[in-house]
Amino acid sequence: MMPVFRNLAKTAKEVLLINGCSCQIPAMSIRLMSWSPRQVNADASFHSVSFAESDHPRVLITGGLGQLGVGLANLLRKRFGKNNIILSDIRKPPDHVFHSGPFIYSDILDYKNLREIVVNNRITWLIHYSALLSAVGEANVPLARNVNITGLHNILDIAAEHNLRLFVPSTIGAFGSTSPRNPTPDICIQRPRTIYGVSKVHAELMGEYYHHKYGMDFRCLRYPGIISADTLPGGGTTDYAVQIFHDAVKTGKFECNLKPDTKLPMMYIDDCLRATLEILEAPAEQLTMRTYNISAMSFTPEELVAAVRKHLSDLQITYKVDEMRQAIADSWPMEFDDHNARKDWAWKHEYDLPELVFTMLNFITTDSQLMQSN
Ligand SMILES: NC(=O)c1ccc[n+]([C@@H]2O[C@H](COP(=O)([O-])OP(=O)(O)OC[C@H]3O[C@@H](n4cnc5c(N)ncnc54)[C@H](O)[C@@H]3O)[C@@H](O)[C@H]2O)c1
Ligand SMILES: C[C@@H](O)[C@H](N)C(=O)O
Repeated sequence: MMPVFRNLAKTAKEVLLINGCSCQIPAMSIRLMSWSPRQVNADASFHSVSFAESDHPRVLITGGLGQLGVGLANLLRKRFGKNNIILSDIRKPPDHVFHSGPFIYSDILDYKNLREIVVNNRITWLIHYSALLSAVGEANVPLARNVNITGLHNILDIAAEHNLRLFVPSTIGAFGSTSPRNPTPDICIQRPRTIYGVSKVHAELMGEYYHHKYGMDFRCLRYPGIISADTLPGGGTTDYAVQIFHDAVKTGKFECNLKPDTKLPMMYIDDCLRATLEILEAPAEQLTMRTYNISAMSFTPEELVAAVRKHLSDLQITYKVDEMRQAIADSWPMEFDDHNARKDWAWKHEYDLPELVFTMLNFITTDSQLMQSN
């Protein structure tokens, strides 16, 4: 019998005994009980990894058409097989994504739809990428609250109900101006003033709560600003550090929306996705925490410009500060302390600033040359 139901059976039996009834609880009646984690019993205990050790996980990625999801699906498909990784979103996938492996419509605000997907596809791991990022979140707080908080509740309930291993990314944006910023440790005061940050602190705490109370296998990494060449960011404060490469190659000019000395933690996408796979595969006994900072580099716009100019010396920069993004950036970590990730599960970044700049320019230049020759 599954652990949840075993506990419910135990509790039901205890209730009946308290009421003076010593009759046996038939297993069938318990299995048929309509159970929802929304009414979870305090004794309930969840255990992850319902697949045999030799089997591959069956993975659902929500919000998979954003900056990070397609790359993660590609990485996981190489590791676990194409058909074991299902990408989902509420948007229409481009042809190359649709033809690269399973894709399904999934709105995280629709609990029944989520449950149907998890059941029909025998999902064992859930990677929850759907979110509104920091800048778009501030522009539409009700939607951000709905997607980032109500949506997360659906995800937690689905993961609990079906014993899933659950990965939810957090962010440097989960800290605020009262957090230590240089460096920011894993455990410190977290009082963000964006709906994005508030929803991510909520996700960290709810996931950890479900882990400690029910044994849910919740895993979480706080990502820095992620930089990728083939996918565009979805409306965050760190977006400038992606856009600069495209503009530098295509026009030789870039208008930056943050002040030249705004220092933020950043990471190349390959490191971010590898870290995600590594934490997902880490043996549970190695994890002394359930939410880890991960770090690779920190830089300011002027430092990034200097690194790009080593390859494109004519790059012209102007600054037109976006007050909202600047205020957010000024409250975020400058350096991220990730020593716990390095100690517990041997996290190690591969890309520093020169390597990042070389890789991004190489990718975008080759890409635009290919486009021109076609
Ligand atoms: N990209 C970064 O720099 C960064 C940094 C830190 C953390 N993260 C986190 O990583 C995750 C993925 O980030 P990303 O950059 O790919 O985000 P993104 O904004 O590019 O993509 C988010 C996706 O969520 C989808 N979505 C929105 N509402 C939905 C709904 N109701 N149901 C299902 N899907 C919905 C969108 O269609 C979009 O494709 C997010 O949780 C984000 O907070 C990203
Ligand atoms: C940092 C991260 O969470 C995202 N790129 C943002 O700026 O909102």
